[in-house]
Amino acid sequence: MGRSPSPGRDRKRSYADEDRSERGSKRAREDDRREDKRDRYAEDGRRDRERGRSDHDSRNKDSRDRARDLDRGRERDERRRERSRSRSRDRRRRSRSIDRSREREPARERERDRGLGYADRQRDRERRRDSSSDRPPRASGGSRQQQQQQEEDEEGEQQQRRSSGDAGAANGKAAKAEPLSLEELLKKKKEEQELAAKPKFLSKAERQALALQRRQEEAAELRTAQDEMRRLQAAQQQDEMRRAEAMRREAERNRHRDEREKEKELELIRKQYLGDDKFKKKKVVKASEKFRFNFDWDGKEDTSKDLNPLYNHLHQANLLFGRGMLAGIDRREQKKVAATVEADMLKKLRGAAGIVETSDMRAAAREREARADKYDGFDMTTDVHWSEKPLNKMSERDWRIFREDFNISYKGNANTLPLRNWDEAGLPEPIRMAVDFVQYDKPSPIQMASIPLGLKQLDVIGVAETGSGKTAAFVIPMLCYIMRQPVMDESNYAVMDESNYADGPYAVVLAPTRELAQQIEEETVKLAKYTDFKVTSVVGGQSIEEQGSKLRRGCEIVIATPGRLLDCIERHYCVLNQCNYVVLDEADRMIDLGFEPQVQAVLDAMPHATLKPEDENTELDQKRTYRTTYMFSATMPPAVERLARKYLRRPIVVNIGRAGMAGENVTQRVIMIKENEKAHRLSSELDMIHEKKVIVFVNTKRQCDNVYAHLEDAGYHCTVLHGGRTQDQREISIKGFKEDTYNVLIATDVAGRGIDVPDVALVINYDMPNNIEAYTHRIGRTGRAGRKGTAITFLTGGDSEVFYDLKRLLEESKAVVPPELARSEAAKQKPGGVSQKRDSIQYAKK
Ligand SMILES: Nc1ncnc2c1ncn2[C@@H]1O[C@H](COP(=O)(O)OP(=O)(O)OP(=O)(O)O)[C@@H](O)[C@H]1O
Repeated sequence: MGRSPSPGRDRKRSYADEDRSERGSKRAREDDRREDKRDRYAEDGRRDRERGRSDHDSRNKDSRDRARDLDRGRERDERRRERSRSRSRDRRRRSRSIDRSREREPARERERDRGLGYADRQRDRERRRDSSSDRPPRASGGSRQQQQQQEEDEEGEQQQRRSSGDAGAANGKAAKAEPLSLEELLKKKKEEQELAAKPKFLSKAERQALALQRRQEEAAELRTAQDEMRRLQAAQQQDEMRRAEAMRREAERNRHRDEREKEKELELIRKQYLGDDKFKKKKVVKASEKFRFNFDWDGKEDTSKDLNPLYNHLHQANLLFGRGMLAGIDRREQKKVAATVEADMLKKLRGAAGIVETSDMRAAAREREARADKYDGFDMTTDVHWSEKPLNKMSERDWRIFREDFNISYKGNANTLPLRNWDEAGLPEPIRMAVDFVQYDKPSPIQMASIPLGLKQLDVIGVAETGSGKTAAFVIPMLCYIMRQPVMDESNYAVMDESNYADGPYAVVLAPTRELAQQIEEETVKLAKYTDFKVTSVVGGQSIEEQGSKLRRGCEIVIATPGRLLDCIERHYCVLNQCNYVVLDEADRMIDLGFEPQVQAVLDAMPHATLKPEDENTELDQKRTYRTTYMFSATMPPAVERLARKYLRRPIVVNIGRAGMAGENVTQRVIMIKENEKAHRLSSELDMIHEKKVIVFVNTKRQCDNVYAHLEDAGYHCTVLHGGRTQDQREISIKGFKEDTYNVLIATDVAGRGIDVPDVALVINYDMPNNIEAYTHRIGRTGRAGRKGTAITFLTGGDSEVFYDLKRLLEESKAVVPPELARSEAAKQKPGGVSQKRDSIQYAKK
């Protein structure tokens, strides 16, 4: 089907001409050329189609459609580019007109900045034109715009027709769509590439955006490069460290290998010269060596000259040999032989001469022999026993033997020698006289050990068995200390007026019970017999006002129970401003009874300036007065000892024998019994002892009264002592017992400690106390001051908590352990021991 130039195209041409004339630019020509080209293509396509390529068309219908779409897109792009090129040309042209450009340039710049350039506006215009082509033409014509609109409409109709023709061909009814040949496609592609290669115009904002984007990309690249660099450096560093570590390990291994090789080499040399010790017997440590007893003194202590001259000059030639005799000659043997020979000879001569041996002659011969013995023995006995040596000849070894003889041991820095006898004690005359008066011929071991320490103002913890004279051990140095103080009169003691209190006593003794305090008072009074010291006891159960007035009248020594003394201090009956000597008798009991706060308060009331320096190495100035604290007991559990150290400065612990041991003079008997058999057994034991003094200990006040009632009924002379009785009743009881008004004292532990009644023959523990310390103290009421005594204990199955300790104590004292006790499980394991704890473990149910 032929196709003539359409009126639309003519109209278009005229529009292009008008446009050209209107703009006066090349753009119009370019547009025309482009239009012509497009028309030519369309014309060619139509001709080809007319040449009957219908088969091929139907086959390539899809590709043609796509190619057409591509064409249209490309045409649109080309048109856009052309428009932008013409716009730039226009701008250049406009720039030549200065006036116009001056007026328009800022606005245009603004538009360009907003991204609304001419091209955009043109694009908008075209869009509007496209949309208006759908609308019907306006009725009123004549204007150029209307004409242009009409032309466009016609062109649109033509195109519509073309496309409907294509669609008809597809349906096999209308003309077929014209496809693009391969050459055309290639040509178009080439044109596109050329177009793309041409430089593009960019607005300022776009350039800025691009520059910004490029800058950001560069910065990101730089960062990535830096990160990469850092990562590489770190990896490199790690590599280097690993390499260094490997080298170090290698060097170490080499060194070890060298050492091992050297060692092996040495070993080989050793074996070569000394033989192989591969089969050397392993040294077996004998049990006796393993558990060897360690003496608590050091071998270096023995600095004495050895008695045996053999060991005095080890490096010199020694002529002693053959039974240790000088040059091997036994003088005694020689003398014996010589004496026998001489006696035989004399006998023969006398017999021959007819002389009869008289008694004088026999006595003279014996004396001669003794003298000879002494002379001969002199060589062998180069030393004498310490007891025969004067003090200045005592060697360290003698002192050691002396300490061993009396079972004295010290803990702490005790560079003080013990006391051998009263004469060497250097006691002031009045006290020495008092010691003679009380007939203490020799000091007891605890006195030997602790009196010299007290005289040197050292703090002492003294532990010695019951009845061993501990009271005198602290009273004697106390009296010596007071003798060094100024004489006490109103100026330094008594109250001058209500507001002026003097400085109080020089020494204070604290005891746990009233009876004990009073007993210490008695002992002190005896030993202070030849001094004018005043002794006051301050105990509960008596009028505090009376005691207060006694205190105000003045006394050098106060013996008190802690609670009552604290009361007196708080009521200002007493001050302790010059008290520098303090004794805590039965210290463990006081702590047990909970008197610790009171004891602490009393100590706090004493001057602190006189406390010894804590540093052990600081020498004490013997001219100064220091506070001396003594603590005494027969038992000192470790916990109490630790606590006791709080009150004492640099104390020296003196132990006589083993702490907590029963007195050696007490025979212990333990009887396993049932509760209901006790009363009967008590009567029979008392019957056997006749009228001798007996103390029966029970655990409770009620039991005390029960036993008392039972014995009273049975006709015994008995009395009671327990905390439930008044002070007067207690004093009457103890006095009556001491003075033989009663021979049986039934008591609780109030009388368990310290009470000294010299001739108690028997102690009966009607109830076993619930701790072993109380047992030791109770049985210590007999067998005192060197006398013998017996302690009988009624033991029941209910006392199992002390079975273990009791069994051990009986074994250590070499007393008989009843078979029931020995066999008992409770006696094999200390309460709270490992196996018992294991039994008490509670296992979870699941
Ligand atoms: N050196 C001595 N020579 C002889 N008898 C002494 C000597 N020292 C003390 N005594 C006497 O020994 C008895 C017991 O003394 P003391 O009461 O001081 O003993 P204790 O060790 O304090 O006993 P406890 O531990 O029971 O309190 C007293 O009658 C006392 O007079």
